Amino acid sequence: MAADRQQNPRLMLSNFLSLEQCKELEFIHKSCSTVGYRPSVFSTTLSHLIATNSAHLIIPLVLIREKLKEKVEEFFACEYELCIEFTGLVSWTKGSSIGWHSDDNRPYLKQRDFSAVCYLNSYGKDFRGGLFHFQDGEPTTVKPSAGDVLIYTADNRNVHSVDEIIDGERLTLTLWFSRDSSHDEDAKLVSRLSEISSTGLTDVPGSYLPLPASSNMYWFSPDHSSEHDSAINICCARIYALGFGIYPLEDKTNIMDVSDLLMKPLQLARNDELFNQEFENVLHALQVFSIFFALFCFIVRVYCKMLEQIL
Ligand SMILES: O=C(O)CCC(=O)C(=O)O
Ligand SMILES: [Fe+2]
Repeated sequence: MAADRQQNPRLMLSNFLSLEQCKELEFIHKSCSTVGYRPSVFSTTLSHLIATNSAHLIIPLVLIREKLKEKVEEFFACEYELCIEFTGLVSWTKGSSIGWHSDDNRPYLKQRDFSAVCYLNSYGKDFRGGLFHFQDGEPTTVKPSAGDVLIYTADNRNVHSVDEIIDGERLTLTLWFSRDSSHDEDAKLVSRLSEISSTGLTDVPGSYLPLPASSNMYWFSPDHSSEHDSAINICCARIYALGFGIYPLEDKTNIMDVSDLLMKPLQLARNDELFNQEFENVLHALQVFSIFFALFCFIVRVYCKMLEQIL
């Protein structure tokens, strides 16, 4: 679909990402996300991955970003190369929504020229609500479907909104592109990565383990976590949702408070059985368990396919 290019420059592409790519990005988000820029929204930015010692998880995003940038440059017939201003995995949970806006609608967002939203899961299957609407022009409504991407200019020719999520979790990969190279996200990421490698941290035993984000990367700081448990506690919530209990190494009888959980070594338990494996912190535990669950689901899928062929 290519809408009126002058009045409402936008493009919808089906199956831009494979379902495997969507799943891989979902896994990264589930194991690393932190509280996002609005209540009930969780995000995984590339700087967050670097700050939490999980820069290796940027790799699957590299090719996807390049392919998207090429599409945007081609569709908008850009004479000069664009830069990527922001990349984020964003999930919207029950109650979140966004009213009519354009993506450059604040003075500090004026560098944004183009937006791309890749849908990583599907309306009706993974969540209810969360339809995307354009205020003018066609299409008026977009039903998110895993693998599809929506590309549009960030200015007021593409004012849009997202309906409230009624149920489930709506997951996207969102990118903004700029003509202004001083807003190049990659330049900032590369300098952050080189700072880390020049400090020699990578030689310290255990330095490859994921770290929790610093307090100022959270919507609510750990100091205020008791008032906002659900906001700060996304990693713990995901571990509980997988059916595990969390126990500090130092005192196994006490459930730690949230700021301790983010920083201190711990063990996991299931059905009153405490596992020997020790984790550096809750983010480390979540990443390891997410990998196991992803592998387990993969093996079950392969096994079911084999059974289908035999029977
Ligand atoms: O997720 C979407 O469909 C659009 C999100 C959006 O409008 C935004 O983040 O500015
Ligand atoms: Fe938007």
